[in-house]
Amino acid sequence: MKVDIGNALASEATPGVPEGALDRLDRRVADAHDTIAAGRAASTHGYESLNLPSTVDPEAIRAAVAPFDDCDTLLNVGIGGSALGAATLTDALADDVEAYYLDNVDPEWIEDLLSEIDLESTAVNVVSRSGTTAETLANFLVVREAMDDAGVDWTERTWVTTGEAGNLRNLADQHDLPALDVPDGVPGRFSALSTVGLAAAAFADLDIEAVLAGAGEVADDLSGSLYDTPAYAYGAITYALDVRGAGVNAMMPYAESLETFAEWYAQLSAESLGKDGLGQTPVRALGATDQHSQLQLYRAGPHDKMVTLVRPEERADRAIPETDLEGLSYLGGSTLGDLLDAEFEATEASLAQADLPNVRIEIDEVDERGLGELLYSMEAATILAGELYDVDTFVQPAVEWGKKAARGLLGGGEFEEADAVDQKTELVVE
Ligand SMILES: O=P(O)(O)OC[C@H]1O[C@](O)(CO)[C@@H](O)[C@@H]1O
Repeated sequence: MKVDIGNALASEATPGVPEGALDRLDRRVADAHDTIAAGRAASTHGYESLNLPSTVDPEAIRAAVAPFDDCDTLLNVGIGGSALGAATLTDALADDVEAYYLDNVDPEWIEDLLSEIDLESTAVNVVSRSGTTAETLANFLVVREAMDDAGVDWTERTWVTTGEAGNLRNLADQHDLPALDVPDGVPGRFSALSTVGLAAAAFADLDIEAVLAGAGEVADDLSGSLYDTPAYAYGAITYALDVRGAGVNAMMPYAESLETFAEWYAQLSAESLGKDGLGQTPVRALGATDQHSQLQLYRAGPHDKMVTLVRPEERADRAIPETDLEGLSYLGGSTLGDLLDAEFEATEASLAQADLPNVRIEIDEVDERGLGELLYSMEAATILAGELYDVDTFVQPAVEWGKKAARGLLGGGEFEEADAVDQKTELVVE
């Protein structure tokens, strides 16, 4: 993977980072790297995430999913980091299985899905570190009932991925279900390269060893300088741009297969860095599609943002047939990949010409090794940024208020947060 931060320099962009400031920031990167390295060595909570390439046991993951070899459909019942890492991998690379991610509790969506799939050939992975996430447990209960109604023995179709104790661990013990351990010290948003993300990938026959190898190469190359470590260059430049006013980061991969990656990155960044009034707002975008949607704002709107352009250097391609369509004959004889690459470079130049800071990330190709490299690099970048912001990267206390309010509204206990719901100021227009 390589990162080009040239279009984020003060000579090119507003806001931009002066080269002298980047050199001074590199000294802070060196200190942050020492902290990260010490955290990894001590397997400290959160930093342990960066040890996954060498601590994960791919064989244990394959053994857990082996009993479901006769299934061609996966229902991954989990939310947030218990869904997005796995979805990034299977949405990008799965060919001969259908993997669905039940990471919402929209009844119409769930009903439609359960009525469409063949539960006889469906495996269920229930994923929750805590075992208490309402959406996940509610969806599991609905899926289990649907299997019962279909005459399918759910205990023959289900494995769980969970923490040491809790509802899912008890369920696995009670029904002798295959159970994978969510690794200690790895917050959900950092768990893509663990059992949490790799079990679904293994079910989909992806080469999880190659994913880990790509991640491991980045792990081995983490150094004390942003000029030697693409992941740190990205973490440092996003921080430096944010503190100079680029409070939004549009993650814009130019590959349909990386659309879910942008969603995964949004949780990773927002839940890790959104603390103490700090943190960049991640926007999920997609090239070339959003050139016809959000690019107008990126180029001509307020300079309160940066754009991250991601692409594989190699991709399968398809020729565009010759045409005499008015004004479009130039497309004939070219390829869709040529067009996509031209639009990537044109968008990058368009933003640079408008002095809008942008960063280019390129991976060799969207395969297991490339995704392992990209996922690990973004995790390392986020952890570095957390050191530079001086926030507690690995907790997410702000999400708990809403959980308590919702639970109180459903009669799950007495929570003052639920009382606050009734105090809403209304100005209804109908
Ligand atoms: O794996 P669990 O415990 O169900 O949590 C799911 C997600 O919910 C959060 O805890 C936020 O509520 C995320 O950090 C996490 O990825």
